[in-house]
Amino acid sequence: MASFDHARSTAASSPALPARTVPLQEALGCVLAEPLRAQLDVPHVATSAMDGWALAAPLPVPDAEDPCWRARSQGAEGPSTLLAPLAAGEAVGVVTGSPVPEGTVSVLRSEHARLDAGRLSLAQQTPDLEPGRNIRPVAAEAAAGDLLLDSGEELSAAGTAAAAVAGYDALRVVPRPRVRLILTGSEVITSGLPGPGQVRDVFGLALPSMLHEAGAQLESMHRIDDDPAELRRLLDLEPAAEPAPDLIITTGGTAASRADTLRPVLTELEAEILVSHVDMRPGHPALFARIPADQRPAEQQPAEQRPADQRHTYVLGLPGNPLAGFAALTVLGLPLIAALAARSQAEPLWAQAAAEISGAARRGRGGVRLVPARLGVGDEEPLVHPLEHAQAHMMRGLAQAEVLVVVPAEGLAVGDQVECLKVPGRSDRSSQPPQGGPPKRRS
Ligand SMILES: Nc1nc2c(c(=O)[nH]1)N[C@H]1C(S)=C(S)[C@@H](COP(=O)(O)OP(=O)(O)OC[C@H]3O[C@@H](n4cnc5c(N)ncnc54)[C@H](O)[C@@H]3O)O[C@H]1N2
Ligand code: MOO
Repeated sequence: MASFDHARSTAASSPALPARTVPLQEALGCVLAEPLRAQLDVPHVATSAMDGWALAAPLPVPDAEDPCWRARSQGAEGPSTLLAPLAAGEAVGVVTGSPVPEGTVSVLRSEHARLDAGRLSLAQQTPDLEPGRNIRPVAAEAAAGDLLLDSGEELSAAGTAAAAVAGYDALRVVPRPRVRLILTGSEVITSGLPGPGQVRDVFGLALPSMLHEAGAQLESMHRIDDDPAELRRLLDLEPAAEPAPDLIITTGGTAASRADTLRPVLTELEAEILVSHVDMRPGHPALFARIPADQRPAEQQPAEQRPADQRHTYVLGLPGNPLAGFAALTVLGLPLIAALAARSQAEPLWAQAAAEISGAARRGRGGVRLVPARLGVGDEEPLVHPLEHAQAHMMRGLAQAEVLVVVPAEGLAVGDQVECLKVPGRSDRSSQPPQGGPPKRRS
């Protein structure tokens, strides 16, 4: 039996996956393995910042108070139109994003211009004659080679968009760990009202989005009976026709009954057990192991394989009891995925107990209790309000919870400071109404 802290730190200290070059759309949420530098000047040509007129120097007219230009009859149809150079005293219509023609001094926005029989003049006083006005200069955002994001940074959605602007089609990143999900249980059904001997599945709906949020990529999901042969077929990675998953997550079958198949199959496969049972409730039968990802000789393995010392597939066994399974995912799965993906580990969240919460010692046991709770506003730290319906086989408390409180064996008194783990798959926005209710609308 591993202590809670040891189990967590074992998962969190797993080595990161080797870097790979992946298409831009797959790089979202990944950690950059090399600096992101602009591959060209951004913008790479000078463009107009307004719909209006690219102006050369105005025509010489006797009355200097009233400059005017010869308007070219054909202007830009859109930002893809390339315009011929401007002659002296000429103006040509442009749109926002148009490359400005050679000879442009500034761009006059359309609402400040007056066009009369091919003659363009000013409709009002305007700053738009100042040289360079309303022109986006070359390299204003970045010169070719400029550092946009450094190695080690996590690529946000906006980050992938910036990489596209900077000319990339693919990026070198620490990839998302590929996860094979195996849901066991002959009693598990996926729709309708369960009869006796049946339960509705809790994991197949929730785990994919939790895993994606945590930084993993779901490779495949399988539902199997409590059948050791089926489980073995999905866990046995040899011979690997395709790249082995980085992580296999199973649900159910972690205990020791006749129907529980995970441990015997892992023993058959000579898996290395890293954590077997964790001193926490719920979730104590959780299991963490690794098996060689590819046992073929190195020369027979696909070219893009990992170095010999990292050829492992990790196995995370989540207990079948619903709250126990999600608790084990939170405690072991999220730190493991962050470590494999080279993401930073979640910052610990501290809060104060708003109520007394009993610990495992009350029942004559050691270890921590994980209690679903909601967060409220406190003087200095958030307050945690424990929820009911929080036994290992239940979902009701977790459905309302923002966090799992890590309750030490001796329990918590009101005001005690305690670590909380964010419930995966929940946004940070609290759904509690602001104090005093929603703001009143002025009539
Ligand atoms: N004699 C003992 N019995 C049990 C022990 C023990 O130490 N000795 N530990 C208990 C604890 S604690 C837990 S947690 C569970 C672990 O169970 P398993 O991981 O082996 O899971 P199963 O037996 O397959 O299922 C347990 C429970 O969960 C339900 N389940 C399974 N999959 C799903 C699913 N996809 N959706 C909804 N519910 C699911 C299943 O029907 C069972 O009710 O073992 C205790 N027993
Ligand atoms: O560990 Mo079990 O998870 O208490 O139900």
